[in-house]
Amino acid sequence: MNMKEPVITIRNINHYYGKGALRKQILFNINLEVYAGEIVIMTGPSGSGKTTLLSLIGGLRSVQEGSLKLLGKELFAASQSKLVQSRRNIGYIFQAHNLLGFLTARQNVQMAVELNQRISQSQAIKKSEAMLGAVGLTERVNYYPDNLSGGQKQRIAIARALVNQPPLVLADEPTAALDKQSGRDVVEIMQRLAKEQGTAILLVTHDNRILDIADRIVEMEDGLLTRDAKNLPANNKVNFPVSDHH
Ligand SMILES: Nc1ncnc2c1ncn2[C@@H]1O[C@H](COP(=O)(O)OP(=O)(O)OP(=O)(O)O)[C@@H](O)[C@H]1O
Repeated sequence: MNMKEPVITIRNINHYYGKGALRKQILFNINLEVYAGEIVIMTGPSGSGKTTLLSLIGGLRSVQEGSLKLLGKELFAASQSKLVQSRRNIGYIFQAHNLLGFLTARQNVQMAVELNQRISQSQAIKKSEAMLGAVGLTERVNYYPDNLSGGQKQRIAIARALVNQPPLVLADEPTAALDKQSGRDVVEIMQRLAKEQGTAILLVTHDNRILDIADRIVEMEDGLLTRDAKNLPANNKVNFPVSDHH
């Protein structure tokens, strides 16, 4: 990949749900670029189309109109196997951590390593434990998710998403289920690891307490991207309007 080439390049994306008379346009002429190492936060009211856009970028849904390139590879009209391939470049973090309850913290992370890489089991274990260490869970590697707090579970999810050093992480409301302090810890860990690994992060959130970790903030409204702006440091920031209706 050309270093200057964005991780995500979106041109004139439209998207529709439903068929015939029920067909409804959800996304309107979306254009967006996200570069390596950049943290982009997407905000906007409920139903404005954020999750739909995230699922297109994640290769979880087919692109209907327009161009969407991930690492220079076109996803429009891509085959299912191309989409699956493309997903290997992405770490996913969801609102609910989606950990497997019958696996320990280490096994949850290890599974992601073994699905993605041909390495020996002992190396996979080492790698998983190192990653759990990086999110502050060295003492908890052998715990089951049920015995951990919400913030700790979300930190395992971060370790799992980042353990293969993907060029892109997609996060959908990662702090929604967390209290203020755990939410803060979780995004700061994401921010630190992203900067260390050069990972781009696209994070959808309603949580206006975490906006400051973004390099850029984009806003979605009624299926349109209505704002795409550099996030200024706190001391010369104009008040950014954030919808809190969810
Ligand atoms: N599978 C689907 N079939 C039909 N309509 C859908 C489908 N998924 C979402 N929609 C509709 O598309 C619109 C956009 O939904 P989307 O989930 O992308 O919004 P969102 O901004 O992520 O909302 P939220 O913040 O509540 O998660 C909504 O009006 C929703 O009802």
